[in-house]
Amino acid sequence: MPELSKMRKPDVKVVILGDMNVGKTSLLHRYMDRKFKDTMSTVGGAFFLKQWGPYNISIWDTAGREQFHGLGSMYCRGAAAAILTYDVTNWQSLAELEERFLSLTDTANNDCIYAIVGNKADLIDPQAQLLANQDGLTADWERTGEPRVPSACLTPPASPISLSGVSVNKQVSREDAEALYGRILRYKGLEETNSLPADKMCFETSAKTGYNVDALFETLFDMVLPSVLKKRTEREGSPTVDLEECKGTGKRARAACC
Ligand SMILES: Nc1nc2c(ncn2[C@@H]2O[C@H](COP(=O)(O)OP(=O)(O)OP(=O)(O)O)[C@@H](O)[C@H]2O)c(=O)[nH]1
Ligand SMILES: [Mg+2]
Repeated sequence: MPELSKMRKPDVKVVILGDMNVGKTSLLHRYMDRKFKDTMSTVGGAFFLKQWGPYNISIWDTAGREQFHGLGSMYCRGAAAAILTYDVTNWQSLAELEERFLSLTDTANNDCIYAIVGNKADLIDPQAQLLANQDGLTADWERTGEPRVPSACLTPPASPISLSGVSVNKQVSREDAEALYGRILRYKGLEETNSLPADKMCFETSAKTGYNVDALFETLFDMVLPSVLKKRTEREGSPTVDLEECKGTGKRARAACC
């Protein structure tokens, strides 16, 4: 854990939300620690600190369990980006984003950006399975030999594909995720034509293999820079900040977690 006395105040806040077990904490471990680790279901929340060029970004991990729902709005307060995470093999986890988690983002910044992230892509996409099994750690479905099967599925799942000897139906299509993104924009009262496009804001990732994980976080960090600069300008009263200063200079920093 870094020395708290030496930590600078974060310039911007990113929050990760979604149902329990979708892999929020695993995504953060994969990005910050470059590892897929065993996790415990998150209690309350935890934050990681990421240095991105000259800026500090706090990334808040939240608990998906219903009992911690009341804390969600607090974790979203002042967020510049919200990562709404579902499990690609679990249709209900996508539905929960709209039913349970979207309203928590009412406390986020007015210009907050939203990413919809389908995690566990290694279970349905051969490309995302590349690199699997390298850390010698196993995911929940591997321990039991059974993938999680959702109770509800509105769109017919694609044909089963076999990965590592386990047949898994893809339960959530990219189109479902992009349609949700459109509904989020409408909920926020935003025009699609003036907003970031769905195909840029919907990701499929695998915390297990690392597939698309860096792309997710680093795309978002670049997108929140205007928000960082606005905050800095407001705080310091200096209108001249060089946007180029921080482009592509993101260095991997150790995670801070509490
Ligand atoms: N196959 C596979 N399993 C994953 C992936 N990400 C997470 N898991 C597994 O899913 C389970 C839940 O992961 P967590 O990261 O703890 O989930 P969470 O969303 O943080 O859950 P809560 O803290 O309870 O809200 C663990 O058993 C992980 O090993 C992934 O990309 N692929
Ligand atoms: Mg967690």
